Amino acid sequence: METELINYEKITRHIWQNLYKKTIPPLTETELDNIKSINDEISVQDVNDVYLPLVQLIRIYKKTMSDLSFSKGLFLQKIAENQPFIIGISGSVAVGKSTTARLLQLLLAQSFKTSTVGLVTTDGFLYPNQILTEQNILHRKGFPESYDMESLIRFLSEIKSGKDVEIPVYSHEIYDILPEKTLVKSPDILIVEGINVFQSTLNKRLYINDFFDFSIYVDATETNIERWYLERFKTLLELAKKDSNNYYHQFTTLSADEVLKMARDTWKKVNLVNLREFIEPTRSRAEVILHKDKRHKVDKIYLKKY
Ligand SMILES: Nc1ncnc2c1ncn2[C@@H]1O[C@H](COP(=O)(O)OP(=O)(O)O)[C@@H](O)[C@H]1O
Ligand SMILES: CC(C)(COP(=O)(O)O)[C@@H](O)C(=O)NCCC(=O)O
Repeated sequence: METELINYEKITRHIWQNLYKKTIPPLTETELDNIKSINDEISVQDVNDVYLPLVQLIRIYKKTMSDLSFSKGLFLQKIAENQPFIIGISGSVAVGKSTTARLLQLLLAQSFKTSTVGLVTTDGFLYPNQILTEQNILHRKGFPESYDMESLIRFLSEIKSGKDVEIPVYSHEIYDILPEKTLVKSPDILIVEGINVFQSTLNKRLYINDFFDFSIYVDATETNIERWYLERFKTLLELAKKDSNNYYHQFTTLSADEVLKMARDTWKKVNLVNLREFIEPTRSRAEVILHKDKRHKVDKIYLKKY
Protein backbone atom coordinates (compact mmCIF):
# COMPACT_ATOMS: atom_id res chain seq x y z
CA MET A 1 0.00 0.00 0.00
CA GLU A 2 2.66 2.50 0.99
CA THR A 3 4.81 2.43 -2.22
CA GLU A 4 1.70 2.35 -4.36
CA LEU A 5 0.60 5.55 -2.63
CA ILE A 6 3.95 7.33 -2.90
CA ASN A 7 2.40 10.37 -4.60
CA TYR A 8 -0.26 10.84 -1.91
CA GLU A 9 -0.26 13.01 1.18
CA LYS A 10 -1.40 10.77 4.04
CA ILE A 11 -3.59 12.83 6.34
CA THR A 12 -4.85 11.62 9.70
CA ARG A 13 -8.44 12.28 10.54
CA HIS A 14 -7.33 14.63 13.30
CA ILE A 15 -5.37 16.87 10.94
CA TRP A 16 -7.97 16.68 8.17
CA GLN A 17 -10.86 17.72 10.40
CA ASN A 18 -9.07 20.95 11.33
CA LEU A 19 -8.11 21.99 7.81
CA TYR A 20 -11.26 23.83 6.79
CA LYS A 21 -13.46 23.68 9.84
CA LYS A 22 -13.60 27.38 10.60
CA THR A 23 -15.16 28.31 7.30
CA ILE A 24 -17.98 25.76 7.44
CA PRO A 25 -21.35 26.68 8.97
CA PRO A 26 -22.85 23.95 11.20
CA LEU A 27 -25.60 21.78 9.71
CA THR A 28 -29.20 22.77 10.39
CA GLU A 29 -31.78 20.35 11.88
CA THR A 30 -33.36 19.84 8.44
CA GLU A 31 -29.99 19.12 6.86
CA LEU A 32 -29.26 16.54 9.56
CA ASP A 33 -32.68 14.93 9.03
CA ASN A 34 -31.97 14.71 5.30
CA ILE A 35 -28.69 12.93 6.01
CA LYS A 36 -30.36 10.47 8.37
CA SER A 37 -32.90 9.71 5.65
CA ILE A 38 -30.05 8.37 3.45
CA ASN A 39 -28.84 5.99 6.15
CA ASP A 40 -29.56 6.53 9.83
CA GLU A 41 -26.25 4.91 10.76
CA ILE A 42 -24.21 7.74 9.23
CA SER A 43 -22.27 9.52 11.95
CA VAL A 44 -22.89 13.27 12.20
CA GLN A 45 -19.39 13.61 13.59
CA ASP A 46 -18.05 12.11 10.35
CA VAL A 47 -20.11 14.52 8.29
CA ASN A 48 -18.65 17.49 10.16
CA ASP A 49 -15.10 16.24 10.45
CA VAL A 50 -14.60 14.48 7.13
CA TYR A 51 -17.25 15.12 4.51
CA LEU A 52 -17.70 18.88 4.93
CA PRO A 53 -13.93 19.54 4.53
CA LEU A 54 -14.11 17.23 1.49
CA VAL A 55 -16.82 19.46 0.01
CA GLN A 56 -14.51 22.46 0.56
CA LEU A 57 -11.75 20.65 -1.31
CA ILE A 58 -14.14 19.87 -4.18
CA ARG A 59 -14.99 23.58 -4.29
CA ILE A 60 -11.29 24.32 -4.97
CA TYR A 61 -11.15 21.76 -7.79
CA LYS A 62 -14.38 23.09 -9.30
CA LYS A 63 -13.09 26.68 -9.31
CA THR A 64 -9.81 25.55 -10.88
CA MET A 65 -11.67 23.63 -13.57
CA SER A 66 -13.84 26.60 -14.53
CA ASP A 67 -10.81 28.99 -14.53
CA LEU A 68 -8.93 26.63 -16.82
CA SER A 69 -11.88 26.18 -19.14
CA PHE A 70 -12.31 30.01 -19.30
CA SER A 71 -8.60 30.49 -20.11
CA LYS A 72 -8.71 27.75 -22.76
CA GLY A 73 -11.68 29.58 -24.29
CA LEU A 74 -9.61 32.80 -24.46
CA PHE A 75 -6.72 30.94 -26.07
CA LEU A 76 -8.99 29.34 -28.66
CA GLN A 77 -10.96 32.60 -29.08
CA LYS A 78 -14.14 30.61 -28.47
CA ILE A 79 -16.73 31.09 -25.75
CA ALA A 80 -16.22 28.18 -23.35
CA GLU A 81 -19.41 26.14 -22.97
CA ASN A 82 -20.50 25.33 -19.44
CA GLN A 83 -19.33 21.82 -18.72
CA PRO A 84 -20.67 19.81 -15.80
CA PHE A 85 -18.17 19.02 -13.06
CA ILE A 86 -17.94 15.21 -12.84
CA ILE A 87 -16.93 13.27 -9.72
CA GLY A 88 -16.12 9.53 -9.89
CA ILE A 89 -16.54 7.29 -6.82
CA SER A 90 -15.16 3.75 -6.75
CA GLY A 91 -14.36 0.93 -4.33
CA SER A 92 -15.36 -2.68 -3.65
CA VAL A 93 -18.89 -4.05 -3.79
CA ALA A 94 -20.43 -3.25 -0.34
CA VAL A 95 -17.70 -0.84 0.80
CA GLY A 96 -20.22 2.02 0.96
CA LYS A 97 -19.90 3.71 -2.44
CA SER A 98 -23.58 4.43 -2.89
CA THR A 99 -23.97 5.70 0.70
CA THR A 100 -20.95 8.01 0.22
CA ALA A 101 -22.28 9.14 -3.17
CA ARG A 102 -25.73 9.98 -1.81
CA LEU A 103 -24.26 11.80 1.17
CA LEU A 104 -21.97 13.81 -1.08
CA GLN A 105 -24.83 14.62 -3.45
CA LEU A 106 -26.80 16.06 -0.56
CA LEU A 107 -23.88 18.03 0.90
CA LEU A 108 -22.89 19.41 -2.52
CA ALA A 109 -26.48 20.50 -3.21
CA GLN A 110 -26.48 22.29 0.16
CA SER A 111 -23.13 23.90 -0.50
CA PHE A 112 -23.64 24.91 -4.15
CA LYS A 113 -27.12 26.32 -3.64
CA THR A 114 -27.79 27.33 -7.25
CA SER A 115 -26.35 24.16 -8.81
CA THR A 116 -28.05 20.91 -9.73
CA VAL A 117 -26.28 17.76 -8.54
CA GLY A 118 -27.00 14.50 -10.38
CA LEU A 119 -26.08 10.94 -9.38
CA VAL A 120 -25.61 7.99 -11.70
CA THR A 121 -24.61 4.43 -10.79
CA THR A 122 -22.70 2.47 -13.40
CA ASP A 123 -24.58 -0.80 -12.75
CA GLY A 124 -27.04 0.51 -15.39
CA PHE A 125 -24.28 -0.20 -17.91
CA LEU A 126 -24.07 -3.91 -17.03
CA TYR A 127 -25.19 -6.05 -19.97
CA PRO A 128 -28.70 -7.48 -19.38
CA ASN A 129 -28.82 -11.04 -17.95
CA GLN A 130 -29.88 -12.39 -21.35
CA ILE A 131 -26.65 -11.21 -22.98
CA LEU A 132 -24.53 -12.30 -20.01
CA THR A 133 -26.17 -15.75 -20.21
CA GLU A 134 -25.64 -16.01 -23.98
CA GLN A 135 -21.97 -15.21 -23.46
CA ASN A 136 -21.81 -17.59 -20.50
CA ILE A 137 -20.61 -14.87 -18.13
CA LEU A 138 -23.60 -14.43 -15.80
CA HIS A 139 -21.37 -15.65 -12.95
CA ARG A 140 -18.95 -12.82 -13.85
CA LYS A 141 -21.45 -10.00 -13.15
CA GLY A 142 -19.43 -6.99 -12.00
CA PHE A 143 -16.19 -8.06 -13.77
CA PRO A 144 -14.92 -5.79 -16.58
CA GLU A 145 -16.36 -7.91 -19.40
CA SER A 146 -19.88 -7.68 -17.92
CA TYR A 147 -20.11 -3.90 -18.53
CA ASP A 148 -20.82 -2.05 -21.76
CA MET A 149 -17.97 0.41 -21.17
CA GLU A 150 -18.23 1.97 -24.64
CA SER A 151 -21.82 3.01 -23.81
CA LEU A 152 -20.75 4.37 -20.43
CA ILE A 153 -18.05 6.49 -22.06
CA ARG A 154 -20.46 7.69 -24.75
CA PHE A 155 -22.85 8.74 -21.97
CA LEU A 156 -20.10 10.68 -20.14
CA SER A 157 -19.02 12.38 -23.32
CA GLU A 158 -22.59 13.51 -24.10
CA ILE A 159 -23.13 14.72 -20.52
CA LYS A 160 -19.84 16.67 -20.66
CA SER A 161 -21.08 18.43 -23.76
CA GLY A 162 -24.17 19.61 -21.89
CA LYS A 163 -26.82 17.23 -23.28
CA ASP A 164 -29.69 15.46 -21.49
CA VAL A 165 -29.11 11.71 -21.89
CA GLU A 166 -31.27 8.59 -21.42
CA ILE A 167 -29.51 5.69 -19.68
CA PRO A 168 -30.45 2.14 -18.64
CA VAL A 169 -31.24 1.29 -15.01
CA TYR A 170 -30.17 -1.81 -13.05
CA SER A 171 -32.41 -3.20 -10.32
CA HIS A 172 -30.84 -5.16 -7.44
CA GLU A 173 -34.34 -6.45 -6.58
CA ILE A 174 -34.91 -7.88 -10.09
CA TYR A 175 -31.17 -8.65 -10.51
CA ASP A 176 -31.34 -7.37 -14.08
CA ILE A 177 -31.55 -4.26 -16.28
CA LEU A 178 -35.08 -2.78 -16.25
CA PRO A 179 -37.01 -2.40 -19.53
CA GLU A 180 -37.44 1.38 -19.04
CA LYS A 181 -34.54 3.85 -19.31
CA THR A 182 -34.19 6.98 -17.19
CA LEU A 183 -33.43 10.54 -18.30
CA VAL A 184 -30.36 12.25 -16.85
CA LYS A 185 -30.94 15.98 -17.20
CA SER A 186 -27.75 17.91 -17.86
CA PRO A 187 -26.56 18.76 -14.31
CA ASP A 188 -24.01 21.32 -13.03
CA ILE A 189 -22.34 18.59 -10.98
CA LEU A 190 -22.59 14.86 -11.67
CA ILE A 191 -21.48 12.05 -9.36
CA VAL A 192 -20.76 8.76 -11.13
CA GLU A 193 -20.51 5.82 -8.75
CA GLY A 194 -19.48 2.21 -9.45
CA ILE A 195 -16.86 -0.48 -9.03
CA ASN A 196 -15.58 0.13 -12.57
CA VAL A 197 -15.23 3.91 -12.76
CA PHE A 198 -11.43 3.92 -12.85
CA GLN A 199 -11.21 1.14 -15.43
CA SER A 200 -10.69 1.36 -19.20
CA THR A 201 -12.60 -0.06 -22.15
CA LEU A 202 -11.60 -3.66 -22.89
CA ASN A 203 -9.31 -2.55 -25.76
CA LYS A 204 -7.68 -0.08 -23.30
CA ARG A 205 -8.11 2.83 -25.70
CA LEU A 206 -10.36 4.94 -23.48
CA TYR A 207 -10.28 5.58 -19.73
CA ILE A 208 -13.34 6.85 -17.91
CA ASN A 209 -11.00 8.80 -15.62
CA ASP A 210 -10.44 11.29 -18.41
CA PHE A 211 -13.99 12.54 -17.83
CA PHE A 212 -13.57 13.11 -14.10
CA ASP A 213 -12.69 16.45 -12.51
CA PHE A 214 -12.46 14.85 -9.08
CA SER A 215 -12.35 11.23 -7.92
CA ILE A 216 -12.72 9.27 -4.70
CA TYR A 217 -11.87 5.66 -3.79
CA VAL A 218 -13.68 4.31 -0.73
CA ASP A 219 -11.38 1.87 1.04
CA ALA A 220 -11.54 -0.57 3.98
CA THR A 221 -10.04 -3.94 4.95
CA GLU A 222 -11.34 -7.03 3.17
CA THR A 223 -12.59 -8.47 6.48
CA ASN A 224 -14.74 -5.41 7.17
CA ILE A 225 -16.10 -5.23 3.63
CA GLU A 226 -17.03 -8.92 3.74
CA ARG A 227 -18.95 -8.34 6.99
CA TRP A 228 -20.84 -5.39 5.46
CA TYR A 229 -21.60 -7.52 2.40
CA LEU A 230 -23.03 -10.35 4.56
CA GLU A 231 -25.08 -7.92 6.67
CA ARG A 232 -26.49 -6.23 3.57
CA PHE A 233 -27.30 -9.64 2.07
CA LYS A 234 -29.32 -10.53 5.18
CA THR A 235 -31.20 -7.22 4.98
CA LEU A 236 -31.94 -7.78 1.27
CA LEU A 237 -33.38 -11.21 2.06
CA GLU A 238 -35.48 -9.78 4.86
CA LEU A 239 -36.96 -7.21 2.46
CA ALA A 240 -37.52 -9.90 -0.20
CA LYS A 241 -39.68 -12.04 2.08
CA LYS A 242 -42.83 -10.08 1.29
CA ASP A 243 -42.08 -9.54 -2.39
CA SER A 244 -42.35 -12.57 -4.68
CA ASN A 245 -41.02 -10.52 -7.65
CA ASN A 246 -37.76 -9.91 -5.83
CA TYR A 247 -34.82 -11.97 -7.10
CA TYR A 248 -33.85 -12.82 -3.50
CA HIS A 249 -37.35 -14.15 -2.71
CA GLN A 250 -36.31 -17.65 -3.93
CA PHE A 251 -33.72 -17.80 -1.13
CA THR A 252 -36.01 -16.75 1.72
CA THR A 253 -37.00 -20.34 2.54
CA LEU A 254 -33.37 -21.31 3.21
CA SER A 255 -32.14 -21.65 6.78
CA ALA A 256 -29.97 -18.90 8.28
CA ASP A 257 -26.91 -21.16 7.96
CA GLU A 258 -27.58 -21.91 4.29
CA VAL A 259 -28.07 -18.21 3.56
CA LEU A 260 -24.82 -17.35 5.28
CA LYS A 261 -22.99 -20.04 3.33
CA MET A 262 -24.39 -18.82 0.02
CA ALA A 263 -23.51 -15.16 0.73
CA ARG A 264 -19.99 -16.15 1.90
CA ASP A 265 -19.53 -18.16 -1.27
CA THR A 266 -20.59 -15.27 -3.54
CA TRP A 267 -18.33 -12.93 -1.64
CA LYS A 268 -15.33 -15.26 -1.88
CA LYS A 269 -15.75 -16.47 -5.45
CA VAL A 270 -17.09 -13.32 -7.10
CA ASN A 271 -16.80 -10.03 -5.27
CA LEU A 272 -13.50 -10.65 -3.44
CA VAL A 273 -11.83 -11.93 -6.62
CA ASN A 274 -13.12 -8.87 -8.50
CA LEU A 275 -11.85 -6.57 -5.73
CA ARG A 276 -8.35 -8.07 -5.77
CA GLU A 277 -7.96 -8.41 -9.53
CA PHE A 278 -9.79 -5.43 -10.99
CA ILE A 279 -11.00 -2.88 -8.43
CA GLU A 280 -8.22 -2.37 -5.90
CA PRO A 281 -5.56 -2.09 -8.63
CA THR A 282 -7.35 1.10 -9.81
CA ARG A 283 -7.21 2.72 -6.35
CA SER A 284 -4.27 4.99 -7.17
CA ARG A 285 -6.25 6.64 -9.98
CA ALA A 286 -8.30 8.49 -7.36
CA GLU A 287 -7.53 12.03 -6.19
CA VAL A 288 -8.71 11.14 -2.69
CA ILE A 289 -8.81 7.80 -0.87
CA LEU A 290 -11.17 7.61 2.10
CA HIS A 291 -10.26 4.72 4.38
CA LYS A 292 -12.98 3.55 6.80
CA ASP A 293 -12.67 1.60 10.04
CA LYS A 294 -14.93 -1.28 11.09
CA ARG A 295 -17.77 1.09 12.02
CA HIS A 296 -17.62 3.06 8.72
CA LYS A 297 -15.80 5.92 10.46
CA VAL A 298 -13.18 7.48 8.16
CA ASP A 299 -9.83 7.05 9.91
CA LYS A 300 -7.33 7.91 7.15
CA ILE A 301 -7.44 10.18 4.14
CA TYR A 302 -4.99 10.19 1.23
CA LEU A 303 -4.83 13.20 -1.11
CA LYS A 304 -2.91 13.05 -4.38
CA LYS A 305 0.08 15.42 -4.33
CA TYR A 306 0.97 15.19 -8.05
N1 LIG B 1 -21.08 5.80 6.26
C1 LIG B 1 -21.79 4.72 6.60
N2 LIG B 1 -22.29 4.59 7.85
C2 LIG B 1 -22.99 3.50 8.19
N3 LIG B 1 -23.27 2.45 7.37
C3 LIG B 1 -22.79 2.51 6.13
C4 LIG B 1 -22.05 3.65 5.67
N4 LIG B 1 -21.69 3.41 4.39
C5 LIG B 1 -22.22 2.20 4.07
N5 LIG B 1 -22.88 1.66 5.09
C6 LIG B 1 -23.55 0.32 5.09
O1 LIG B 1 -22.66 -0.63 4.46
C7 LIG B 1 -23.35 -1.44 3.51
C8 LIG B 1 -22.77 -1.24 2.11
O2 LIG B 1 -22.99 0.09 1.70
P1 LIG B 1 -23.44 0.50 0.22
O3 LIG B 1 -23.43 1.99 0.17
O4 LIG B 1 -24.69 -0.21 -0.15
O5 LIG B 1 -22.20 -0.11 -0.60
P2 LIG B 1 -21.84 -0.18 -2.15
O6 LIG B 1 -22.63 0.88 -2.86
O7 LIG B 1 -20.36 0.11 -2.17
O8 LIG B 1 -22.13 -1.57 -2.61
C9 LIG B 1 -24.82 -1.05 3.60
O9 LIG B 1 -25.48 -1.95 4.45
C10 LIG B 1 -24.80 0.36 4.22
O10 LIG B 1 -25.96 0.60 4.99
C1 LIG C 1 -24.34 -5.40 -9.59
C2 LIG C 1 -23.00 -5.32 -8.91
C3 LIG C 1 -21.92 -5.82 -9.83
C4 LIG C 1 -22.77 -3.85 -8.67
O1 LIG C 1 -22.03 -3.53 -7.55
P1 LIG C 1 -22.41 -2.22 -6.65
O2 LIG C 1 -22.41 -1.04 -7.59
O3 LIG C 1 -23.77 -2.48 -6.06
O4 LIG C 1 -21.34 -2.15 -5.63
C5 LIG C 1 -22.99 -6.16 -7.61
O5 LIG C 1 -23.86 -5.66 -6.70
C6 LIG C 1 -23.34 -7.62 -7.91
O6 LIG C 1 -24.47 -7.96 -8.06
N1 LIG C 1 -22.33 -8.51 -7.98
C7 LIG C 1 -22.54 -9.88 -8.38
C8 LIG C 1 -22.41 -10.83 -7.24
C9 LIG C 1 -23.41 -10.60 -6.14
O7 LIG C 1 -24.57 -11.02 -6.29
O8 LIG C 1 -23.03 -9.98 -5.15
